[in-house]
Amino acid sequence: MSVESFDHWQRHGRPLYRADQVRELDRRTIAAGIEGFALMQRAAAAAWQSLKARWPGVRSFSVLCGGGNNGGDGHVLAAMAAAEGLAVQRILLKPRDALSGDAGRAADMATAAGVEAVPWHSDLVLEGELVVDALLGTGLGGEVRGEAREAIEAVNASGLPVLAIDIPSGLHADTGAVLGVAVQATRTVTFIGDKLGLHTGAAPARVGEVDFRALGVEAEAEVDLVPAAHLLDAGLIAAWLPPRPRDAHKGDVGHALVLGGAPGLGGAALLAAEACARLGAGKVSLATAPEHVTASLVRRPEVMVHGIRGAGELDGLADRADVLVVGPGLGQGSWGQGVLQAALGAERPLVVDADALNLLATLFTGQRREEWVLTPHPGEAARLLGLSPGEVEADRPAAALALQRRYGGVVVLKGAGSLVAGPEGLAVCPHGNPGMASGGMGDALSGILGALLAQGLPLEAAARLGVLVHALAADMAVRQGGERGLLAGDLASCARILVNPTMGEDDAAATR
Ligand SMILES: NC(=O)C1=CN([C@@H]2O[C@H](COP(=O)(O)OP(=O)(O)OC[C@H]3O[C@@H](n4cnc5c(N)ncnc54)[C@H](OP(=O)(O)O)[C@@H]3O)[C@@H](O)[C@H]2O)[C@@H](O)CC1
Ligand SMILES: [K+]
Repeated sequence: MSVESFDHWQRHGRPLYRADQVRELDRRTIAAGIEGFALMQRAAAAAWQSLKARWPGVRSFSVLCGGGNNGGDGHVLAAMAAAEGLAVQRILLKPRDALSGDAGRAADMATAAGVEAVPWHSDLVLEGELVVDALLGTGLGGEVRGEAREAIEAVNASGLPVLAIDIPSGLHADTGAVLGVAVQATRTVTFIGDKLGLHTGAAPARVGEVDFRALGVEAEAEVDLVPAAHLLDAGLIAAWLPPRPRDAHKGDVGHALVLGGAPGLGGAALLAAEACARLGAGKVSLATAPEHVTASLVRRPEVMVHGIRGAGELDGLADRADVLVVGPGLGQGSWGQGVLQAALGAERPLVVDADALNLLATLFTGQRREEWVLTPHPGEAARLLGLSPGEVEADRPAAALALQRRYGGVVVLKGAGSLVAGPEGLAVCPHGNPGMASGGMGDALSGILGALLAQGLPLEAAARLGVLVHALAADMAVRQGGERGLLAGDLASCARILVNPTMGEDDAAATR
């Protein structure tokens, strides 16, 4: 990897493509002189290596082959495994004479290697220690039909580990949505271009480990396609957060003001303020309802807490801050409405979350600005777009991009495979875990984003980095104590370790 591409990787992460773009890469590669069947053999060889790396010592497996080139990969893999003495049960969704082109040639190769073929039928028992899913790849069109559906259900019912070829069958390669039914994979080996649909929506729960194999195509096809997205990479942290100069002053690293905690809703704003302080903002202020002041000061004396009965008591606070975080515990009543109005009037970058988003969808409609980060979960995103949450989840990348087009700035669409949409395009977070399905996680994220903006990161970099650090912090906290019972308040100390990447492991352990 050249220095230039290493730098690109660190800043942007691995490129992700849609199915049509991967087909274009295939086409260019073939046009450049690598035959389609040679590419299929590379894919199968990579899959076979992946299988052996994940399941060393395996002696037998079944492979389900669909009627297209995804099935073709399966036939060639079966031939390779048989040549090394494995017992392979090769199951055909379509008879040999219905196969054409490379898929037909691949099926003949497996037959010539002595791998028997059995036609799919619903009483078939899948044999061997694991299943290879070569039913449907990037050629899937629409809801899964007919026997493919039955076969996918049989794979999932088998209880065997599954290696999915290119993409778990039934998963949409662009959106990560399940088209009726999808294979539950243990590992997915994916070729030529990593796919956006392997990393968001239902995908994180379906794909298992993703093993990306470029098959040497990147260089050969001279990739100049604009990727559909980039996968957020932990290298971003060191790239954007170098060690501070020895003479740093708190005035250099920003002042964030958290606006939230309407009467009766104190915790969320405090969680945001705490995360903001832990992520390195020089100063953190919290403007909250007076009833929350004492508790906030007891918990976090470093935060400057201001009790306000309404926006009229903000008293120039917003003007003294570099960035405002508005929404955690805001409520949608008169307190929250007044505070949001004041925030929208401030000429400061904003992080907008929770009830502030609901108010944007109802009372404060038509707002658009470039200097804000909106952080909706799918329900809030649906309200902001006038869609149902199901419609948002059916195509999360499209929803994130639509929100960014409509509202400007940068949009973080939360949920498994969080997406960041901004002027630079889409980024996807491959980290995080189900322990994050608990109250307050979004508040911690908004505080993290506020801290990064306060420290002077550009809006989109702050959003990408904040989402990454939030998810990695949750993963670190889970390694310490498990998923169930993970609290939003557990994230801040882990996130602190992550944003000090020069800290040695020993130092990090000592702080736990
Ligand atoms: N040279 C290359 O390009 C390389 C490609 N490579 C590999 O090829 C894969 C792409 O292959 P592809 O384009 O042939 O499509 P593929 O995923 O096999 O699907 C087509 C089959 O699915 C079926 N089917 C479709 N929709 C359906 C539905 N809703 N419900 C049910 N069935 C449905 C469709 O049936 P039909 O509609 O024809 O009846 C047909 O049988 C790619 O993912 C990678 O693995 C690698 O080898 C590297 C080189
Ligand atoms: K597949």
